[in-house]
Amino acid sequence: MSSNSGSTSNAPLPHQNGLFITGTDTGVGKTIVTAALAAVLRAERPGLSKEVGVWKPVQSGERMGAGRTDAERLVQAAGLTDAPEELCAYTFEAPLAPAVAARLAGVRLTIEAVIASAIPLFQRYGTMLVEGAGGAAVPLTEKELVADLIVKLGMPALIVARSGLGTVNHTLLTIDKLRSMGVTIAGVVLNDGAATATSSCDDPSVNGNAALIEQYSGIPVWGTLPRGLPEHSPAQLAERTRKALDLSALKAALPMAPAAGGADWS
Ligand SMILES: Nc1ncnc2c1ncn2[C@@H]1O[C@H](COP(=O)(O)OP(=O)(O)OP(=O)(O)O)[C@@H](O)[C@H]1O
Ligand SMILES: C[C@H](N)[C@@H](CCCCCC(=O)O)NC(=O)O
Ligand SMILES: [Mg+2]
Repeated sequence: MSSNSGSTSNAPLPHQNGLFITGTDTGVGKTIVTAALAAVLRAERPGLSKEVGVWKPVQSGERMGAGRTDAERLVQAAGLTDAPEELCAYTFEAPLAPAVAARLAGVRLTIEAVIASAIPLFQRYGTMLVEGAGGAAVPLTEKELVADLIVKLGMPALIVARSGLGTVNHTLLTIDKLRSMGVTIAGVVLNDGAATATSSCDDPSVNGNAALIEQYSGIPVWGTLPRGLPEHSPAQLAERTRKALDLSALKAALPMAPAAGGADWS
């Protein structure tokens, strides 16, 4: 899919740029990071706001309609015009791994069907940001993990991780798992606002975790997102993300085609 990954895609999707946002765990902030990156990319190219799309292959834990599913949050926080059902064709209410939530709902998920559900989105957009469910080794179907979907899509991965104590181990293990499967890793984003984050005032590790992850993995840490990010304003979310993260690696991972006026990344 992406020319930036070493993997060979065998997915029946149009060839294009893409980034798969995975994490060290559920609740680490993948949705807010995915929305934030989409908001940044779309703000950089306002004339081509349709160029960057978002896909959540399978979501679990909420019912569509009350604004709490990831697809609904992504639409609002990134300022998308798609219907949430277009962003995610598979929604299961049980707060469980997708494979288990689907089984409970009597649905037999296959990775081929999941990928096929994204064909309209991939035809509509030139660049896709894809948010996984939970961490990379979460069961997606009866046979495959989320990491198998990343491999099939052939996209580079971004790892979202907590900023506090414990994140070095979780992040290095996630990097090892993805590398062992041949996935190219574009970077790591640390998040100080993750649901189970410790207070950064009481946690001296937050000052050194990014450097440790870079030292032991060689993967760039783009920065640390602060807590309190807004999910209701794509413009504010984009501005605060630009201030917090070094987005040069994002731009390298997702080279944008020049706009009609000749403008490329600013
Ligand atoms: N930096 C932040 N600022 C404000 N709220 C945040 C931030 N990071 C995470 N949150 C909140 O923490 C909760 C968990 O984050 P989020 O839903 O993005 O995690 P996730 O990794 O996407 O989880 P899942 O595996 O369910 O997809 C959400 O309520 C989210 O709004
Ligand atoms: C229910 C959660 N919110 C999430 C699935 C997390 C599964 C975690 C399984 C595990 O690691 O043990 N669903 C989702 O991202 O749509
Ligand atoms: Mg999420």
